[in-house]
Amino acid sequence: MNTLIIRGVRPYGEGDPVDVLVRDGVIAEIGSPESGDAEVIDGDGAVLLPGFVDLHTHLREPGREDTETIETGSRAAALGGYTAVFAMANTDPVADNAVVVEHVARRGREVGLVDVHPVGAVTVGLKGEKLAELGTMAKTGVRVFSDDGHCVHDPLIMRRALEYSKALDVVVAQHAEEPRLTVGAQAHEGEQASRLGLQGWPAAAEEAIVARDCLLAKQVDARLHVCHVSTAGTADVLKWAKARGTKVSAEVTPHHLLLTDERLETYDPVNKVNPPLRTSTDVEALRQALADGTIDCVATDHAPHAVQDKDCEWSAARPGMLGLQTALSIVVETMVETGLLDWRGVARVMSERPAAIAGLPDQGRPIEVGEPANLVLVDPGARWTVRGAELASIAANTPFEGMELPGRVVATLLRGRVTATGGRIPA
Ligand SMILES: NC(=O)N[C@@H](CC(=O)O)C(=O)O
Ligand SMILES: [Zn+2]
Ligand SMILES: [Zn+2]
Repeated sequence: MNTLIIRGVRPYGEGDPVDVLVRDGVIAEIGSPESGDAEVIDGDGAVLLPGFVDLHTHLREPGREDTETIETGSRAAALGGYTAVFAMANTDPVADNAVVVEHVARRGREVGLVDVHPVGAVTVGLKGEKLAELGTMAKTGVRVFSDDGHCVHDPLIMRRALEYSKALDVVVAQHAEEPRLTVGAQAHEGEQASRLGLQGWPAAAEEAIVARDCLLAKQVDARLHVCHVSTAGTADVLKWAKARGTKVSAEVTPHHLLLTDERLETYDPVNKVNPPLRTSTDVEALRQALADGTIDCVATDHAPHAVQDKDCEWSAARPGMLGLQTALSIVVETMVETGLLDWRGVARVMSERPAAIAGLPDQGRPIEVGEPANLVLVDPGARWTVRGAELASIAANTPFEGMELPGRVVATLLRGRVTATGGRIPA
């Protein structure tokens, strides 16, 4: 029998510190259990939360193992407090068939640091032309389908995908970007883009697709998930759609909760991302929408890129930024320290809601006796300085380089096994 005791932690940051006994991967006792010969983790008053679940991670394997592998991405995830991640399908080859998704799942299990759930592509080769074999992939256990990186822009194909997803009891996650409105787009369409001479990416290109997809999802009574919401207008559309009973959920990234297009001043492509960084009005609306549940959860859109794809002129650089190891701290900075969320709220947006959206039965569970010990310990008082080179990812493209951020992951447990502690992966 494998037992472990976490001493002096505060579940959801509430009440006096308690000890938590974990036996065989399950929470066995909460209070002041006998430790016996159990392995001890000193909680030191840390906040205890359910392990985080990321609905939107790019692990780059297969195809771009020079920037991230399932192993290095899993390490970053564990260090960031995650116990489950969804690996996006825009790999090379694309995860649009059972062979690729099964490879990703198997490799994730071999590494064993975080539950790696492959996302299946909606269309063959992410081309938006022909539906992929959703049923075959669903049979292997795929729960989420997405062409992320590309929008499923053809309304008929999107409608068919939603119909199939309903029959298969899976969810389609849409990268909402009307392609005709974003030809050559480089930055949020607005004053800053004009000043810098960058082609604009209008808010309406996102909002129009979200509105359309909400209408389609309502019509066919399917679930829809909206990736990386970036505008105040999208939050309005979601509020309207939810009020009329649409089964829609949505995520926001940490970077869209903190950064604005003012960062583009330097033309440093580390700030280039899709959808682009928007305005402070959008940032404020996204924070409010996350706090009031209009936006369900935080997802990282962790997007590693090689130096040569980032340290180049703006228009040639690839969009995307790292996120797994900084997500919690950005949420603490933007949502907890501003009083918009308490720790229960953090558990909701980083663990419970994403687990429910993806239909994971053993993640995002309450911290109670008999529940699986997928847990994260957070030191709310700690501050640390982000250094891309020190992150576990192979790539180092963090926009938070040099920033001092609040909140640190002290330890992560996956089914009672320590997958990260003190900023390290146990040997
Ligand atoms: N977010 C990004 O800017 N890039 C993502 C694709 C995506 O999420 O659309 C990537 O794969 O690099
Ligand atoms: Zn995307
Ligand atoms: Zn993405």
